[in-house]
Amino acid sequence: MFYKKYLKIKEKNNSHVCVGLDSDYKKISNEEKDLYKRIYDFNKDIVEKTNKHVCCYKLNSAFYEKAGVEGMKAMEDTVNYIKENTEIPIILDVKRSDILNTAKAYADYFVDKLQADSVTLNPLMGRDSITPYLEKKVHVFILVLTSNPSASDFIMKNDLYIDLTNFSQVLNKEFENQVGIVVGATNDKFKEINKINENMIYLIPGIGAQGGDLKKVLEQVKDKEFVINSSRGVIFSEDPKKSVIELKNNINGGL
Ligand SMILES: O=C(O)c1cc(=O)[nH]c(=O)n1[C@@H]1O[C@H](COP(=O)(O)O)[C@@H](O)[C@H]1O
Repeated sequence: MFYKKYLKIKEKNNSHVCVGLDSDYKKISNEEKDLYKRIYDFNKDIVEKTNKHVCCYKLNSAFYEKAGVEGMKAMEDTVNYIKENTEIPIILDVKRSDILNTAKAYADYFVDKLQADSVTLNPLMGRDSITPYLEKKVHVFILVLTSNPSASDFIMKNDLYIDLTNFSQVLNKEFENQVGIVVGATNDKFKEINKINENMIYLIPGIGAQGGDLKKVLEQVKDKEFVINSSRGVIFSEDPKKSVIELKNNINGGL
């Protein structure tokens, strides 16, 4: 479902932008004391301002979990709000895989209850930590090459990112286009990954605050399907709508 929704809204909004609703309540400047309302109203405002210019929203659960029960409720209601008021697909950025039985429990929540269109997953535990999601017919984004400096500890060593791309590609064939891959904007390995990646969509975080070079990334991915995520650079900017339009135009201008 994610992929179809993405293709449709990408055309309609002419956009490759994924806005990251990393809504850290400590950075939200409204004076609302009720944490739930503070986060939910902030998100609603961002969605109202940006929904004509994005192709997906990504909610990183860390920023909701840190606010406890009220944060989780704000995450659930934000998902519902986006679903009820827009056609924009939602990625839940949870990076959670586990032994089969536990992965099933996570999938019960993120897919059955929250109705995510896609979920980010860490592939370290292998196939049976991912398939409970795929069997529920949900799309997943598998971490292949992360944007953080410490990606050099494992992922960049012994070309692990190549193995992870192959692993994802095999799953994508088996589960008919339910798999995408996360590759950070801060690396220069897209060309190598492109050789293996037949038709998986890229989720590309790491521009803006993390220093990824948009122009360089675009040169390497323009022949693939891709979404570029920006979180802090949009939601905590002075004018989120202006920031999204600027990013959308910069991307489209670089293609
Ligand atoms: O899976 C992700 O989305 C992700 C993978 C990665 O390698 N690097 C990365 O930054 N992310 C997420 O993308 C978002 C980036 O946020 P900003 O740096 O504020 O744009 C955060 O939610 C990160 O957790």
